[in-house]
Amino acid sequence: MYSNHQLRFRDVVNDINETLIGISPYPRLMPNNAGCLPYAARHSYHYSDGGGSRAASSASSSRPMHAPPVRSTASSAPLRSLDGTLPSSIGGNVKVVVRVRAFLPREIERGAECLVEMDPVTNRTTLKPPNGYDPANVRAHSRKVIENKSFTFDKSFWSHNPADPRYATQEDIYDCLGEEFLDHNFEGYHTCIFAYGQTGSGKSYTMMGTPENPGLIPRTCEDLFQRIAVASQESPNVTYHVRVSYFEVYNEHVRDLLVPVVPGQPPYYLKIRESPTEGPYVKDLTEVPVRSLDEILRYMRMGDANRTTASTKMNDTSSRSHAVFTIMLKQIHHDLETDETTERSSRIRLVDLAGSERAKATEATGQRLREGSNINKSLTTLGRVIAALADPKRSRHGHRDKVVPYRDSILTWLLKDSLGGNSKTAMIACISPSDYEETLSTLRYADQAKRIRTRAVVNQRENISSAQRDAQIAAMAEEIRQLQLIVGDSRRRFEKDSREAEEKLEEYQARVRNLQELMEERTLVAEGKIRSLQTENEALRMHLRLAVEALKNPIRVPAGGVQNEEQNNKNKEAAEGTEEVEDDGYASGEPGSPAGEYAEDYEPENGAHDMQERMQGLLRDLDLFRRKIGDDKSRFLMSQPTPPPSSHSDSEDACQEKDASEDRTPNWWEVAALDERISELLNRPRPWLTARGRKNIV
Ligand SMILES: Nc1ncnc2c1ncn2[C@@H]1O[C@H](COP(=O)(O)OP(=O)(O)OP(=O)(O)O)[C@@H](O)[C@H]1O
Repeated sequence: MYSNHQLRFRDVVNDINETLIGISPYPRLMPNNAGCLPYAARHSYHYSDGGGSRAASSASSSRPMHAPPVRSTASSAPLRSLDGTLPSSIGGNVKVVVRVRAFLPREIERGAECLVEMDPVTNRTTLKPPNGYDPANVRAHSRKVIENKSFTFDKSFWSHNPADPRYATQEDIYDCLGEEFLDHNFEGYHTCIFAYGQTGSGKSYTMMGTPENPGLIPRTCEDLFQRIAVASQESPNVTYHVRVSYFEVYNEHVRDLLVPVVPGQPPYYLKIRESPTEGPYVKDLTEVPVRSLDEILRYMRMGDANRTTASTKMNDTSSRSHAVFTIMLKQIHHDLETDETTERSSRIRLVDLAGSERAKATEATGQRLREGSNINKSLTTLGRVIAALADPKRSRHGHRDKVVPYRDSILTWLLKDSLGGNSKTAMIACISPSDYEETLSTLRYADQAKRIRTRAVVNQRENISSAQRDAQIAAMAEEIRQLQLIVGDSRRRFEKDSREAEEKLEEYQARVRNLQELMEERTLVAEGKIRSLQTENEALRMHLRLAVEALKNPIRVPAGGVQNEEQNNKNKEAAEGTEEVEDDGYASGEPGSPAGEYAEDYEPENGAHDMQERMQGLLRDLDLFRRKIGDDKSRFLMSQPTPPPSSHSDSEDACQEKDASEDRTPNWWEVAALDERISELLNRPRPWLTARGRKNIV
């Protein structure tokens, strides 16, 4: 009788498993599927850093960029404000670090002297007056500068001499700054790190780096996806969604770096708009969703290749624009018990500014001169914005934003939020070792920036139930319908006044984008639910497997206990074994034999009763599981389009489509099919149940 029960249970569980695997939009998330290997395991390229002999560098400095372990656990924490432990707002100063680079070949050729000293303990940076004659320091000579100038920053990075034990590598910069800022992003704060300095001082090297020595941006991307991989395994209820954009500000115009440049076509410039909630933003900027490190690095390289650079006398690959690489991170926690979601969004802005330059030093003419003057103009405005924000009188007089000239340049307008608003911000001041005037100017700039205070808040939306989310979508859909009518109407009525119609159209488009985002979020929540159900199902399957093993070997299981798998296998071997085993009397249950000892305690009636109870419990679990899926089905039914015709060939097509695109949400009819399948399985005749048991389940 027991073997009958076992078979039926195994059938039920197998059927549910197969159905679940069939509808899963992410088969790689199913148990035992190797598709979700951590990135570190899939990437194998290594790099070296610095110029070789860094005697006293930390042991970790030889770690390749794609090597585990994940450095911080911040991402694996649940969305902590769920239990009310996160502060909603933190005011803090802009973090300022300074980095001095090594001599370039042309500086060595002219016998330049290093004018910078750094104390890594006190983080004090000192600029000494030039001694010998260097054509780069004519002005300092004529001013007869004799005093040292000292400044203290949050960190002073000595990257001048690779042989020096204090040498700060690319990894050191990430560990000291990038990692902390990524922690803030997982906590829900917007962040911004920008590199400032004269042309050729090492900004692009610090932010982007080289293939051998990747900089802050690729390292942030790598750490982000490593953390997501670990956190997704730790807590399947949290779903992560990453988007990326990349643009440059060139000659006071915004250009999308993720849109390929068409040779022979004039460049396409984007407009800036300001929203009351989000602040200034670039209209129609490409924002691509990314799911892996490879993908994000591909977009980063693509944007880099599109960036405007040119050779000048000061730098062979001088950036002629300010580049802004932005990563949007959304974390959605879905609580299966309450069916509520919590969303946390953060923006990671990484800015490589163009360098300030003196026309005389760069010897620029024509287009390069025009670029240089635009670069200097926007950097001067940035300086005025920093000065205004750092001015202690500003907050005392109560007009915080009025006197800040954000709008005087495109760059400062777009960075408004990062400089004086909702963001945790850091500035990396890059300095050349031998240029007195420019280095002094950068250090003064940086010194002022450290007095700026921002007001970062955790960007989180709490407790949105599925019903609320559906209601929001329905309300927005209705609003869009109304807007469509209004836009159509205004088109007719104000045909001549195209400006007004365009604004309405823009508003309508913004709403459509909003709706699309909500839809995407719904997809993410569905993904999270499926993952949780899979985890539940896996536990259930394990439970059943143990029960079945126990049934197979009742003699070895006194009082309904369950043996471990290894022992069960041994029992199985013994049970299937040769007659020699029976001849020993071990299986005969004779008094005095080991089996006989167990057989004396074992009551078949009790065993049957226990097993029946357990089976009833499992069936109740299955019933609960079926009802959960039923709830989801009804929600899908409300919001999904009509199902495809049910002819055989159509469903085959649908299957092929499903195989072709694994990254999608199940359709409602697939969920309905699953529901029916489970009902059918649950309603199968269960002759082994007593009348009382059947009543309990029903
Ligand atoms: N820490 C460093 N170690 C080794 N080389 C460096 C370092 N910093 C900069 N360099 C080298 O200095 C040169 C100029 O650096 P980079 O292009 O990053 O300057 P930049 O500040 O971005 O200049 P621009 O404003 O003109 O774009 C490059 O050849 C770069 O490889």
